[in-house]
Amino acid sequence: MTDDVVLRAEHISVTYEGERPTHAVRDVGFELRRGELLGIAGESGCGKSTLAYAVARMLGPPARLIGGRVLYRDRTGAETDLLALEGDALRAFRWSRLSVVFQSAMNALNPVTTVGRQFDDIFRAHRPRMRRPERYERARALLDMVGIDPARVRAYPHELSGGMRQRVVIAMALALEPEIVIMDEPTTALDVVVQREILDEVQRLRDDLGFSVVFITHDLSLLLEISDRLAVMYAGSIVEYGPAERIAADPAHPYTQGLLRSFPDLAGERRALRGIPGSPPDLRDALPGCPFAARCDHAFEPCGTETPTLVPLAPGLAPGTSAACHLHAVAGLLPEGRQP
Ligand SMILES: Nc1ncnc2c1ncn2[C@@H]1O[C@H](COP(=O)(O)OP(=O)(O)OP(=O)(O)O)[C@@H](O)[C@H]1O
Repeated sequence: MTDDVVLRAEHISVTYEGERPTHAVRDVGFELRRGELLGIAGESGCGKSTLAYAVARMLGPPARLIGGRVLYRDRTGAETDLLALEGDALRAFRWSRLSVVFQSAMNALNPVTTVGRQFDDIFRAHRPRMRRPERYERARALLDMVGIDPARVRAYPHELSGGMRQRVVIAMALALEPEIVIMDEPTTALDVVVQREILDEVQRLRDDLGFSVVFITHDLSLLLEISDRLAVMYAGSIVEYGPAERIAADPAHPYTQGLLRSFPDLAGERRALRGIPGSPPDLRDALPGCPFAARCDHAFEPCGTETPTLVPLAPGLAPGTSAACHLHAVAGLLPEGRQP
């Protein structure tokens, strides 16, 4: 793992058990660098949340982690395998080093206790030496940091708007200054203006505090705007991975190309929205070949039978980008500078 990587997931596979098991995440790997925002995009049901929960060690039955490793690297270079952590060590890791903000987190605040009390619970559990006045001051400072009047420390969740509650949840996730924050559709339930305000806040906090973010949403245009790098998932696998700017300008995988055509232009240019015809495959089935082949305009002979692996694109085409597509496997064999 290079110096700037804080988290590295390798070969993660997750299955939801049942009469016909769902293979929701299929041999996925990614790296998260210090201070970066890594976006994970893909249609509903492609395995984004399952991947995030696997990395955060938050899966429960019927989900089963079939295999893989998740390595965390601290500032001294020491590595920890998250999948080997248990009990107190795992709980401590989850708040202090890595925290998670869910889509519905704002509804998970305890309705019968004040916001301040809920911060207090975090500090009492994880910072037992902190005294009461210090805990109180820290809760006020955290509220202030996410743009909420510190006096609201005495408020009950129902006295706050949805946007404010989501800000409280983000402040809680940052309470112990984690190095990694996983955000799963953190603003989807909010109206667009509030969404924008909160995203700006997250960007600012990341710049100030230096944490890394894994940001999950089906909203690709949003991700292209806020991500440093992007992983595009399809049917449980990452099909394209690289710098967000590069993917926006020159998507390599036909699925990414289709997704981009499904959204309005970022610059606001109006153009016809064209979705991708067909629907994703059933993840309960074995998927021989490329899982996108049936919907792909470019499918050719190997796509129906050989599963493409995520490989770096040919040198000179797109530095730092990988794609799982036979078109590019062919391109990789071409002399430098030649397009497929
Ligand atoms: N508790 C569960 N039991 C069985 N199957 C599940 C369960 N949760 C999710 N799945 C299945 O796992 C697959 C991946 O779901 P997941 O929620 O990870 O996708 P997602 O990309 O995050 O979608 P969304 O944006 O809708 O949350 C889907 O086929 C889904 O139906």
